[in-house]
Amino acid sequence: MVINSESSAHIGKPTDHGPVVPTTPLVIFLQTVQQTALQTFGPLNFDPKFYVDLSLKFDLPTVKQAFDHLPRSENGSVSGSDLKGFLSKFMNSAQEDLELVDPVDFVAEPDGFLPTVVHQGVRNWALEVHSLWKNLSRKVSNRVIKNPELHTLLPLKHPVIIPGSRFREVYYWDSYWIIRKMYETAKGMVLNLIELIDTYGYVLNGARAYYTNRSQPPLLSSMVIEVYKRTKDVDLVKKALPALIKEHKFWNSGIHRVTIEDDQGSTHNLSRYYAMWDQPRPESFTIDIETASKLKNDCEKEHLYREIASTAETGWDFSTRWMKNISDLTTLSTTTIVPVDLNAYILKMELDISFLANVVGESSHALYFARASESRKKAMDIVFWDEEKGQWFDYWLNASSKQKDVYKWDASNHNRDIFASNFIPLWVKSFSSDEGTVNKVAQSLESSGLVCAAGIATSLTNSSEQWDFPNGWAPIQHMIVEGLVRSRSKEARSLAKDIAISKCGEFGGGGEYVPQTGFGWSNGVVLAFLEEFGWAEDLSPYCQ
Ligand SMILES: OC[C@H]1O[C@H](O[C@H]2O[C@H](CO)[C@@H](O)[C@H](O)[C@H]2O)[C@H](O)[C@@H](O)[C@@H]1O
Repeated sequence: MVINSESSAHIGKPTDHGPVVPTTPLVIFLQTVQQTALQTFGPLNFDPKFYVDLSLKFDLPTVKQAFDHLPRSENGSVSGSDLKGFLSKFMNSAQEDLELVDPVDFVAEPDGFLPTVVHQGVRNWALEVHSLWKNLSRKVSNRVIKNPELHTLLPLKHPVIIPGSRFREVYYWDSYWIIRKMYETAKGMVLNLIELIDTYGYVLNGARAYYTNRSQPPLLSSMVIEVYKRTKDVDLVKKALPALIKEHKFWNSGIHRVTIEDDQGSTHNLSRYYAMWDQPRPESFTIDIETASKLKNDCEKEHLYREIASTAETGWDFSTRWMKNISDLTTLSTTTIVPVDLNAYILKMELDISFLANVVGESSHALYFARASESRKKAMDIVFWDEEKGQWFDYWLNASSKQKDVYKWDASNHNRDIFASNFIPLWVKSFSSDEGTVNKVAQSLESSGLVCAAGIATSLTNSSEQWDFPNGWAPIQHMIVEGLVRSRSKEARSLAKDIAISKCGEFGGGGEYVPQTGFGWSNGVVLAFLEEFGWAEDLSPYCQ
């Protein structure tokens, strides 16, 4: 449910009147436990998410009463032993909400696994990576299904693959890379995401009660296409289509839609990230309060909290890409940016919906979305593309160029900094089928400084933010490589191979990164490179 909804936001001003999706009483209570825990245990090794992932052993009023009656010192703090006693008596650990389960379609060495690879080191390493799917496979426990009100974990019906580590639940865009294996499991994950759209109107950032106020990069249509191509499951397409159309509407209406007028007076609709939240993120409550503490008033804080949550929606939390002043996180301005990658994903969604509608004979939908994709491609050419640089640049919305709800386009609003996202449109056929564009973009990528020993870097800025990763391995590089390799350009294909091999070799083949973290993204990306493009044998120098 959306309250306080407005059709447009106050761009760039430190006021905030955008929509807010209310959270649950359980999340609010767990935030209080999180704050108390920080006060009691101190900041060393403190993970705020741990506390909002706990579940209750009794109903909320009972647990809350016990918490409120804990002895407190004058400054309100609780002793370590009292808090530990409370947690063990009234809370279950986060791990207990999910059970380890063998994926139904997991086989230790699938038939035809890397058929052309003879090098034993490569095979061993690839099998080790493949085996990680088993460690990351979970099903929601019956306790959550029976008493969902005691858990922040959402009761998804089908087994899931989780990213791993502190990310114990399913995530939207991580699932895209995960899903490119084991198609029975993949179908279940797609059905879970469809159910989220049926319930909330969009796919949530992740399957937790505290993620209901935002989405993540929209890749569900790509997942449906991947599963359909392998299984020819028309029933799945029939279920997915209405959900995808609903999701398309979510990204193309209200706060997510932006209209830009070009030099010729034509208007173009594009999309932006915009979370429906103006408070600290529950999973990072104490951190966000600290970040906002230097701001003057509640109005400015609410504005920052919305920008923080909107940045989480981008999947790139956090990066200088979204900051006005790259050394100050409080200058995050994600809602005033029209992002290249988001619009490339939605363009791909439009092409996918058109294809899927044809599969089930819905020709009017097929035509509508084919036309929508043409309009978006044109909008991206006009708003983002820089012919001289051979890149697509994010576009900053400038409040002074806004009349009614339309922004006048101006080249000076391009963010000309180099990010991996500037090359993401290559992933979409509308761009990768044009050899001239591919050659230009491939050259631009090669000389951009982003291509490193361990693959494509996320940005060139060495900030302390997670997504400014200047040493290679942007998770999204898979899409860029895929775009290059699927093009007709020989040079682009050869660049793609160099990037993939060095990336897998330095990070994966070295045996370090992937097996140590078991992180879903790495598995999916690495195996996709190995299997789809037939490059695994080239990893042999790294796998002695
Ligand atoms: O805990 C803070 C944030 O964590 C998530 O973001 C990061 O992990 C996700 C799971 O792998 C990944 O999808 C995202 O790109 C990462 O930046 C979460 O998505 C955020 O909403 C959350 O605030």
